[in-house]
Amino acid sequence: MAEKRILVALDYDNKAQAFALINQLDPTMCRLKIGKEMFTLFGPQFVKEVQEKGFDVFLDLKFHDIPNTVAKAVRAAAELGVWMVNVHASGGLAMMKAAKDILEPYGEKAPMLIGVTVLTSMSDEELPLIGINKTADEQVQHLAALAYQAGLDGVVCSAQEAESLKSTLGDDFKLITPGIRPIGSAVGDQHRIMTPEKALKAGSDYLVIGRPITKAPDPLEALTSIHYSINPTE
Ligand SMILES: O=c1ccn([C@@H]2O[C@H](COP(=O)(O)O)[C@@H](O)[C@H]2O)c(=O)[nH]1
Repeated sequence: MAEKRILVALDYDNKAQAFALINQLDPTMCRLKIGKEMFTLFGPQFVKEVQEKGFDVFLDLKFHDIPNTVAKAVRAAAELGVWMVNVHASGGLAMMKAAKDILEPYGEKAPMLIGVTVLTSMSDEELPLIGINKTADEQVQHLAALAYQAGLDGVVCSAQEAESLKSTLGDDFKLITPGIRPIGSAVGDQHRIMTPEKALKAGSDYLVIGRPITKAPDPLEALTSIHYSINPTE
């Protein structure tokens, strides 16, 4: 079985709906992402329940605070046994280093620590409104280099920046890309998008996919079809 590249974003407001999907999924085909909505509603207990079903969990809480606070939140995520956790790279070098350092005692069992660069919902036009006079691509390159310097395992970016990031930061630095839209799916609030096949070719390591799966008439069919489109030989 090939590496599990698909991270399904569980953005539901109730557990029953989430488990209706989870119970149909095979943990050898995908990993699951728990974000702010479900974590705020159902807390660490929900993370444990998902892990008990055999799934690796990406805890997508995008911590952004002073170094001491973020580091302790990252440690709490490690105690939960999640596979991946993230912090905002714009929180700065000291914050990211503190998050990295606190994971040292966990050794091989530490979650992957990922920096969020520029949200995939943001376009070049929106950045000046928050005081950033760069293109999204330039800002992603800047924040990814900072995350790399802090010793993080990779970044969240859009697949549109993947090719250049792989060439500057190398293959081992993981690229986690939301904003994945199979042909024909609704774009919604995302701006920097790409299809699953093109994203992998561009250098994405993991594809975060929510609504194209969870809002599909048949979510399992939607996931399976994306899976085989990127793993044609299975
Ligand atoms: O830059 C980012 C960072 C995180 N996300 C999250 O990914 C999923 C995407 O869901 P879709 O329904 O496929 O748009 C969602 O949970 C976001 O919170 C992101 O989109 N962009």
